Amino acid sequence: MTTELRVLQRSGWDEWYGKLERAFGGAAEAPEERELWEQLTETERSIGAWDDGECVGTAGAFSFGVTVPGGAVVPAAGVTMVSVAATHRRRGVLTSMMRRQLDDVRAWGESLAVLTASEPAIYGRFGYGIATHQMSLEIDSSRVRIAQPPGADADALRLRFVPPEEAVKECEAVYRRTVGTRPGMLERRPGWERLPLLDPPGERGGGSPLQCVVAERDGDVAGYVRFHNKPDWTPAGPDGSVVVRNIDALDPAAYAALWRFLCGIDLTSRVTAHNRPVDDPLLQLVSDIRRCGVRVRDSLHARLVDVGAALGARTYRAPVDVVFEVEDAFCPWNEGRWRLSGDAKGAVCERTADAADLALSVRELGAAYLGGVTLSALAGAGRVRELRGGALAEASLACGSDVAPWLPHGF
Ligand SMILES: CC(=O)SCCNC(=O)CCNC(=O)[C@H](O)C(C)(C)COP(=O)(O)OP(=O)(O)OC[C@H]1O[C@@H](n2cnc3c(N)ncnc32)[C@H](O)[C@@H]1OP(=O)(O)O
Repeated sequence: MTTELRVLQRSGWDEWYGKLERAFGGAAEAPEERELWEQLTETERSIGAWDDGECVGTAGAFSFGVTVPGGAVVPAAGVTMVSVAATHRRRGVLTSMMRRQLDDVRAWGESLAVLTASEPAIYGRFGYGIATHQMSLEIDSSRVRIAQPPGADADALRLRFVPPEEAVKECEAVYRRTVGTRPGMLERRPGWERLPLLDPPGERGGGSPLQCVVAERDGDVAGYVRFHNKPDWTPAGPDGSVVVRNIDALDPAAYAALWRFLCGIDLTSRVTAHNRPVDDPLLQLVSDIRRCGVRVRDSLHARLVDVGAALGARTYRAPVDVVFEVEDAFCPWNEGRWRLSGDAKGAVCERTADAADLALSVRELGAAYLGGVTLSALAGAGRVRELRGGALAEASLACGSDVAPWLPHGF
């Protein structure tokens, strides 16, 4: 079978997206959701695979800015909308699209590609490593208490319901201020502020329309939460749930106040949140972590498209000077030895003929890139080999991040 890869034309979006929807089960999305994705699709960065006039494969790449350790926002391709028709699966169509896409990303001058995978087993073969994790919580709010941070003046905060669309500017301002504080966060380009407001009735799972509460101090928004309230009644009484969509705050007092609010909503006894950082300060505020139903799963997968540029774009929390021997069969321009020298102020990563200190594949570099997975942990699984004594501890310490990297929303 031969398929032809072509750049997507705006006029072909509907058909292309329809094929993607079919590969994901065939249920049509709500019109407002479809309309937003159409607006956000960068057609010139999207491709279709065509077999004799029929679109049988789709893949896109958003223009993202991703926060890296040190706080810089690095241009990255946000790989998305990947699908292959069930009639054409396992014949190499995805592989051909990944080949083309990584060549394109390189040509666009972006050193990093990121994605969230429908299934985590798919993308390792193309050099992606799991770089961030997300925590989900199911809090028994009838038993768990949320502490007030010492010294916090709860009376200085005013919590207020606001229609989500009315508060979007203030909430985005809070989001923007948090972007640089945590690796993995995405700078939201114009249009993307609509994503967290999407609220198709079919996706509320029986819950209320989206609700928004802001926490204000001296009239300024210091935090917000968007959530659904899902009532339930049992013979023993009310047993509703609160489903958190987003929560963000600029200081511990506002953050704790918002969680206290969520856990105290009348007629509910559960608060669930599907996507929180694994080091969420909430874990330090709860009275009983065992009743918080904590689970962790993979989130952002990262691929260094240009090893030298990507490793040189972040900083390192301790001085480091190591030579990596990098294996990268899918993007052979990365293969070979790279010397990384840097510290908390900056770094350079250049080709070298010096002896290697650590041997690993580009997939491990992707996993460690945002500082959430240590090189030592990867070495423990045999995925990083130490060739010079001490190099592993040095590089592992330097590459880590004090704040767990986290992707705040899917794409
Ligand atoms: C970033 C995103 O958008 S994630 C969304 C991905 N899309 C989906 O999950 C939609 C439903 N699934 C699909 O559309 C397709 O099955 C795809 C895109 C996952 C795979 O497309 P295919 O054209 O079948 O993949 P292709 O034939 O190129 O397979 C390449 C290799 O990956 C493997 N592979 C493909 N899909 C999977 C999978 N889901 N799990 C594990 N391995 C997989 C193949 O076995 C093959 O391995 P090999 O090289 O050892 O033989």
